[in-house]
Amino acid sequence: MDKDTVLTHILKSKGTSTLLGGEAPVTVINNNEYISPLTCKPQVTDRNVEDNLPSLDHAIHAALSGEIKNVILVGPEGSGKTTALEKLVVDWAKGERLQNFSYVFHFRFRELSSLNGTLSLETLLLHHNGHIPPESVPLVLQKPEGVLFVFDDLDQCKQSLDPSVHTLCSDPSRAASLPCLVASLLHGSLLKGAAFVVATRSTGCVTFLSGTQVQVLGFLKPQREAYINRFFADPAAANKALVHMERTLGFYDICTSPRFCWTVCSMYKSLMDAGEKLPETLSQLYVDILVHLVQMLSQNKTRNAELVSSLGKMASHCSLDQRSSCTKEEMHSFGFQQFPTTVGVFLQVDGDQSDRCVFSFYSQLMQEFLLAVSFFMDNSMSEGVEKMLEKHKGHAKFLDVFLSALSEPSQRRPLESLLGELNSERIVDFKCWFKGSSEITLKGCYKDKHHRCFHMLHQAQNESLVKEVITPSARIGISYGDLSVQDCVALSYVVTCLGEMEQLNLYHTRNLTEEEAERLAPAMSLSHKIILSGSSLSAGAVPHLASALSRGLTKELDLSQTRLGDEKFKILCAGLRDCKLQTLKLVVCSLTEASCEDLVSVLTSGTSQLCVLDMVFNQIEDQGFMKLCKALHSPHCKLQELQLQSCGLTAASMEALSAALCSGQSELRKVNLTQNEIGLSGVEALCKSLQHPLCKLQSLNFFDSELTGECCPVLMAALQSEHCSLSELDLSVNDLGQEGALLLCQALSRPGCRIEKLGLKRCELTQSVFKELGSVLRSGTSQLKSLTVGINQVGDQGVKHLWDAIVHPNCLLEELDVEMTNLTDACVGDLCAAIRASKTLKSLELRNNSLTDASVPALVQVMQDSQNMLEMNLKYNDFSEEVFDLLDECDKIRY
Ligand SMILES: Nc1ncnc2c1ncn2[C@@H]1O[C@H](COP(=O)(O)OP(=O)(O)OP(=O)(O)O)[C@@H](O)[C@H]1O
Repeated sequence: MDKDTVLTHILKSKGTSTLLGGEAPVTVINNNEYISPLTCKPQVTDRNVEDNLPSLDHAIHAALSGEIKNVILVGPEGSGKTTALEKLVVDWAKGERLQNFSYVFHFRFRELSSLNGTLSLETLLLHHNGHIPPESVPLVLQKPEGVLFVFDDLDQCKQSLDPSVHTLCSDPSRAASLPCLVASLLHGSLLKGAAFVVATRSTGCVTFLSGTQVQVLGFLKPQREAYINRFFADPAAANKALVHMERTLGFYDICTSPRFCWTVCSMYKSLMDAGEKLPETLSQLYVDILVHLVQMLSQNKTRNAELVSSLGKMASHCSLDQRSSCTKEEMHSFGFQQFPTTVGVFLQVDGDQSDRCVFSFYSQLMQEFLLAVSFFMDNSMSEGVEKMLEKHKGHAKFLDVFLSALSEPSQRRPLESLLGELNSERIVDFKCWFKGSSEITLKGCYKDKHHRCFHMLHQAQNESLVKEVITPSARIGISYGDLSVQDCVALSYVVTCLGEMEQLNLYHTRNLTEEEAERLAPAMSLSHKIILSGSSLSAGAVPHLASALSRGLTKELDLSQTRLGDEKFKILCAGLRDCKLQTLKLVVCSLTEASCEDLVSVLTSGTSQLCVLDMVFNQIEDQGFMKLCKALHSPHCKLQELQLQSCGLTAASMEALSAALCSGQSELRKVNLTQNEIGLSGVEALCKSLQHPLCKLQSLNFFDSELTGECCPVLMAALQSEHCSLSELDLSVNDLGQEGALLLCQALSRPGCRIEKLGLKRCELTQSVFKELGSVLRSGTSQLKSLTVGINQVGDQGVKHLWDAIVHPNCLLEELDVEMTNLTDACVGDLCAAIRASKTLKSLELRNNSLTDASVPALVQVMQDSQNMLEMNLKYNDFSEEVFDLLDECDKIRY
């Protein structure tokens, strides 16, 4: 085979370039404009993993060097399959690649499909490839390992290539139908050992083929940049086009298509040359394209309208029948008159000029756009918008957003000047439907439906429409985790129009990428609360979150369970210094001492508004916490609440906290030290500060902090101090024992003691302690409103002291937790009497006790009668199913 003949043949063939079809592949190659598209790594499906994706050419060559030399290229329309195959053949013919093949035969099904009847392999090679002299055919047949077949557009083959539907042939001189011939080649009954590269749009027609499947991904941003730089000779124009395309379109999958890139660049160039504005949305781009194409034909309005209406009919037919092409006969039925001059501008025409040529849309998007335009041109009012959308559901992804754009006068105006006015009744019908259905959608909680509505608003580009559609009843911002970049863009548009949003809940976003965060930043800065708990943030996303916060309105940020780590937190802190954030939740963020330095600089910045900091389950340890305490000495630090559960703290850092509390600068009101090994010396240090006149601490939580009865005298002294402002104290899950607890009770009875909320759950308390607590409640000086004394095994007799106290008019108790205190039915009389007598009690926690069915009627009755009681929890008692109906009668009871 003479490679030069092949090369000359390919490079001489002109090929036509059209706005929608793209620049002819041969021109791309001739002009050195070829940019290798990307392919997915076999196991990679996540579009976020863009680094180091292999080039398509490399993947094809690697596969052809393997054991089984069958390569199946699969990619959507315009993704660059044909161009890549043509480049492959050119490279071979130039002697640059694949030199292990002596013969390369390249066929396109678009061209072959008009072949009717039968033919042999020999005829196919000689007459339909044409680059091989007859005397070489035997050589080809003798050495199949040296032969490569390239079959393009497999999806255009009318008949299946499934071997089971053909009688495969093995004789190269025997005539068979084209599909049978190709199936015989692909399945190795003919010319066994030859290599193949086949290309197709969908995987449907290659399921039965074995070989290496290569997915054509097309162009990502770096390839688009290279493409645009080559397209525009002027670097400034290239940069303008690139920035504009990435901002307004880069988030659509269609941008990976080289054909789409060509269309966009050509359109931009034409608009820039004419000094016109570039389109802001996908719909505006298609309006510009349609205007451009219609103007090219220089027809009058009536002819233009007829043409677009015929194209609309064809679009509807292709969408409903799931067909990619139409025959000439069908085209006549849509009202087309001229072939192919007019239609060639819009459609791909394959086959010869005889009646056998077929017509198809270059792109699904254009098909959908024409469908939308023609819907608004139709005066018959035969069907409403809802019905029409229902009919095309699943086949037309952008139809509703195009309709939404075209329903806006400013968006459709350029088209109307060429086609005449669109049907106003249809537009009103659409608007009515859109508003009504959006109202229902936005009251619901299906995030996909919310986003659909936002996309439609985004395309309409009408701020007052956004405000009209998003009424106060809309539940926007709910569970929006795992948004696509497109969704982020539409949401940001909508929120920007609204000016603010109560809450942006992105809970459980699996990987917030840099691009998503960048697109979401406007919505973030306008949200009062951002929830990112359970999410994973890429390193590139954090600076965008930081800058959104620093400009924004956000008062609360929840980053719990994100395992952010010190490095990313450092970046975030840049945005925390000057923002409106008041609450920052960092539960389980894998932060260490290293982050405390950054936090100090935020807290002391003078501009930080942070008053609640939740550091639960981060191992900042004493060293980190001591650093944090330095911030509390600063007059700029506004911190009022510190949650420090399980932060690896010990007594060693409590001195530092105590010093800060006494400094007179600290605004701290609430400190939670749950599950840290505070011990006696830690309590001593803190109790010192509680007695200091400048200490403002009101709530202290020592839950499970390794305290023993030895701490109680120290605590007693603090509580008895006139300066102590503590109103909440939790000592639960510490072995205080009877003696220690009795000392505490003494302190609680002191007139002036401000404790309102006390936690003594699982503190080894005895009946005597309950008796003492009862007298505290009756004392008339105690302010106790909430008492948690569950998981102390005192039984009915012990808790009776509390029931009796509640009956007393001095008792102010509102909440009592006696979970798992061994209560039985015997207590129910006193319990009910207490509820009936109390004017304050609201909530009773009775979980995990031994109450039985016998108690239920009285408990239900007393809860129904009580005005004060709001809640009684009876879970995990000994009830049978028989009383469930009765319990259901009172909705204040949980069981
Ligand atoms: N690698 C490339 N470099 C530059 N331009 C390209 C490249 N690949 C494709 N193009 C442009 O995109 C257009 C469409 O590409 P091509 O025809 O190869 O896609 P395809 O995947 O074969 O599409 P279809 O499935 O619709 O046949 C080409 O005409 C060309 O203008």
